[in-house]
Order: sequence, then C-alpha cells, then structure tokens
Amino acid sequence: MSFAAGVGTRAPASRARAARVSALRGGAGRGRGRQDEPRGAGPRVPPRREEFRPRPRPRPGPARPAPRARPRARAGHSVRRPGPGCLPVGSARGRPARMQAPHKEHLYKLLVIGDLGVGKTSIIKRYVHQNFSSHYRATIGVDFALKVLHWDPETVVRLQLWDIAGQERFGNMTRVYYREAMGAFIVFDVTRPATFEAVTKWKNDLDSKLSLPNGKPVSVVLLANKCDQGKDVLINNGLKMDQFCKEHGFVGWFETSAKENINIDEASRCLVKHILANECDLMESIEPDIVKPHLTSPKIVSCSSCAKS
Ligand SMILES: Nc1nc2c(ncn2[C@@H]2O[C@H](COP(=O)(O)OP(=O)(O)OP(=O)(O)O)[C@@H](O)[C@H]2O)c(=O)[nH]1
Repeated sequence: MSFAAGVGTRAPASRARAARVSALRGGAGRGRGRQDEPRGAGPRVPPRREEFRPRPRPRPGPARPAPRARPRARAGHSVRRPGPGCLPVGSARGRPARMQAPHKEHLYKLLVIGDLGVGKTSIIKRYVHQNFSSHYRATIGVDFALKVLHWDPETVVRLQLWDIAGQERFGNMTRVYYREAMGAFIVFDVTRPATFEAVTKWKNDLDSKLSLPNGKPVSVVLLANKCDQGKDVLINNGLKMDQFCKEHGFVGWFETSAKENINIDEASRCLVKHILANECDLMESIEPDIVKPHLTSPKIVSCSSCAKS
C-alpha cells in the first residue's frame, strides 16, 4: 500500500459508526481532529483528500567553496591583510567601500639564552605574564611564550619567546632551537661574574649556528639581570659595557630586573626596532622578479660558478 492511501482518509462505515457513538454519548466532539464536525446526523462533507507530495530534495550541486583561511604569518615573516572594518565594493548597505590603512603583522622568533639561573624564565614571566617568583625551577630543554605588541596603529608584532635552558649550553640541541630565530637576548647575572664571562661563549655559539638569510648575524641585546641586588660592579662603567657590545656585535645592553620590572620592555623594544630595520634591509636586498634590459653594459653575474662559464 502506498503512503498516499493512508493519509487523510477513513472508511465511510467507520465514520458513520463514530458519529453514532458520538451522538449516543451526547459528547462535545472530543477526540483528535474532529471538533469541526457537526454533532449528530446531517449532511456530511467528505474530508478533503490530501495528496502526498514528496518534499523536493536538495539537488546535488557543486560543493560550496570552503571559507578561505586567514593569512597567517610564519616566524620571521609578515603578512598584510585589510583592516577588519573593510567593506567590499558595492556592499549590501549601498555605501561605498571604506578604505583603511593596511594592517601589518610580524611574527618573530626570539631566543633567550644565558647560563643557568641568570633569570631567563623570570624575565619572560615578567614580560608576558607580569609576575615574578623567587622560587627557582630549572628549565628543561626549551619553553615558549608569546607576547603581542601593538607597535603602532597599523602594526602588530608577535614575539615567540624561546626560553632555552641554561644547561643546554653549547649542546647539540641549540642548533635546532636557534633555527629561524630573528633575534636574541643573552642574559647574565650581575651578582655572578662567571655568567658574564660566559656571555661571549653564548654569542659565539649563536653566531656560528644562526644567521639571517643575507648572511648577517641576528640582532642580539645583552641583559645584565638582577640589577635590584645592587651588585653592579661589573657594569658600573657604562662606557666599558658600550665598548664590549661594539666589539662583540650586540645591538645594545640593559640593566634589568625581573623582580622589580626594570628595563624589560625597553630592552624588548630595542631588539624589535633592530629586527624591523633588518627586515627592511632584507626586503630591499631581494631583487624583484623583473628582467631589465641592459642596453649598454653586460649583466654582472654575482654567482661565482656562473661567472666561470
Ligand atoms: N633578585 C632577583 N632575583 C631574580 C631575578 N630574576 C630571577 N631571579 C631569581 O633567580 C633564580 C633563577 O631564575 P630563573 O628565571 O629560573 O633562571 P633561568 O635563567 O631561567 O634558569 P634555567 O632555566 O636553569 O636556565 C630564581 O630564584 C629567580 O627568582 C631578578 O631580577 N632579581
């Protein structure tokens, strides 16, 4: 039996029987879907036969395109994307599309290195989470934190901070941890001269394993931490420290205290400023993919193997 036959129909005999029962009961038409019927005998309008019409099924059509993923930046790369309030041309509201300044995002991997217990984790904690603990727990391997800087109204800088355990000093793993970093802090403890002596070793290790795509060393800022301890004999001669930084290729140095929150923001701004400048240099050094006609002089070939042919 088809489904159509069973919907909205009832045998006339059973209907008459139901009406008789209803009349005998003197009922008020209780029952499902029967309240519009006149009570007792009388001319009856046959119930409308409802036709079963299957619902139109959605036709298989071309799959809707998946929503486009937002552009994401890899460490050391930047993306430009339109501002969030940017309306498309000819929007539903009929207003012309608003023009907004392009939004620039940078993601930089930064290393924080230095001897055991100099305060690397504490500096990151202070910078990212605004807290400090005097409890010491040695880092094992590497730890990460993310800091977002609203550099200017059009620029956001995301810093991926890699807190590398002091015990990793010159180990094989540092080569892996250093990969693709754009800058570094080298930290020493002003109360322990040995940690300052290790600074040059950390710097040499870094320079031997990491460089920018143009071959230049990455920017490094030197942090003389725990300056709240008052034992700044090592760095009370600022001129000597300036000289030291120049000789060893640091872009700057700061007396810091994770405990008292001294100079951590300033040191970071200094490092980011140098990284941004380096990135500008890198962009300029990349030749655009355009063939320039050299009408007068032959093309100078910079690749040594090509020059031989
Ligand atoms: N007084 C003072 N103590 C600090 C400061 N920064 C860190 N400390 C203390 O120094 C100890 C070591 O700090 P950490 O931040 O764990 O040092 P770390 O360099 O990360 O150590 P590793 O993970 O072993 O490499 C902790 O007890 C901190 O509380 C500071 O600025 N001033």
